[in-house]
Amino acid sequence: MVSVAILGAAGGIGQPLSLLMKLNAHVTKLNLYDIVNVTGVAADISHVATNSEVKSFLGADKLAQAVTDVDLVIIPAGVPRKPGMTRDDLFKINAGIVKGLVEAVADNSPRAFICIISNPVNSTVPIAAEVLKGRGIYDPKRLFGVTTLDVVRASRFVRDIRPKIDAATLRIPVIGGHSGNTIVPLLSMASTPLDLSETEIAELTNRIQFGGDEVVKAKDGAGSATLSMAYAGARFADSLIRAIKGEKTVEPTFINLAADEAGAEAYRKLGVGSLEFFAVPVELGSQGVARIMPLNGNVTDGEREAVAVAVNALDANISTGLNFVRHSAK
Ligand SMILES: NC(=O)c1ccc[n+]([C@@H]2O[C@H](COP(=O)([O-])OP(=O)(O)OC[C@H]3O[C@@H](n4cnc5c(N)ncnc54)[C@H](O)[C@@H]3O)[C@@H](O)[C@H]2O)c1
Ligand SMILES: O=C(O)C[C@H](O)C(=O)O
Repeated sequence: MVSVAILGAAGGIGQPLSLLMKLNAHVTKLNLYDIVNVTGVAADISHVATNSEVKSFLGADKLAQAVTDVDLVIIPAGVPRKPGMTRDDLFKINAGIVKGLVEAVADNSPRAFICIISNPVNSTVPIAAEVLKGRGIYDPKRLFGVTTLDVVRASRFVRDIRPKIDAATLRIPVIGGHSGNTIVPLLSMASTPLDLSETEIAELTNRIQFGGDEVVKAKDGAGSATLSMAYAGARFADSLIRAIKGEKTVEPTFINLAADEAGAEAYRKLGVGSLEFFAVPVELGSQGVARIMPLNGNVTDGEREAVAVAVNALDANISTGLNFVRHSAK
């Protein structure tokens, strides 16, 4: 029995993500919330022949109900990029949206696991943390920035140059954050040794870091990744749900490293230093973060340099998020 709320369910990500969560056999209740169009989306999805109950919640006055008695909240609400924009350009609008939604979750389902998709993830996750801290209910083990799309892209892009690789099972840890050079794929630690040349590593790393731009450019003003993101979001949610149910699953995700300081140590030594939030491979368990997975081997000099670049940018992104809540609280 797992109750899930999706906030922003009528959007480009929200609709296919809602459908995929309707197909998840562990989900018993699916609350779909948006400020527009969600009534039709929920009616449509509710006809899919699985056992979960779908309910729609339209408009701000239904938000509290939508997030009452839920185990897991997934947040893809907010504006997407257009060509020429960075994810940080979305902060102005999405920061307030995420803050308001997490406040409602905190007040109505304080123990819910929260998965943030809304960009810029590097700042919206710190916003969520600060809101939860303000309510005195922050548990770093239960808040996740969804960076699974970077992991999905890494596997798929490797297959583009190594056609014998199975993209569905190849796992490449992607650490850091979720924008440009804060995304650090550890190609040297792929689940299958890849034997890549220096040029291939440089090209793949760049493609994984800027994969989002490929979609923004191709959509030409109509938004950013939605379908691959729904797939990635559903994959992360499924891993978390299976973990809640007692299985051990592993996913890289952007978390507060305080969730497992002992496990974070290896990453701190790698150059992450005292940074509060960072994407790391996490073993998920019934209480959320069970442990941060160790580095599986020695990182290369190039990967270490990429971490240093990511840490600088992340430091600023994290402060922007934390300060947004601290200043708006005054
Ligand atoms: N984490 C990732 O890897 C990743 C990947 C792709 C997109 N994104 C981000 O996800 C977000 C959504 O993208 P999209 O393509 O689905 O956008 P979209 O515009 O298609 O959908 C967003 C939805 O959010 C809703 N919304 C806006 N304000 C709301 C509020 N206060 N409460 C509830 N719902 C609200 C809108 O009505 C809309 O239905 C963007 O910020 C985008 O950058 C993140
Ligand atoms: O690129 C974007 O703005 C959306 C998302 O973060 C992505 O990586 O596709």
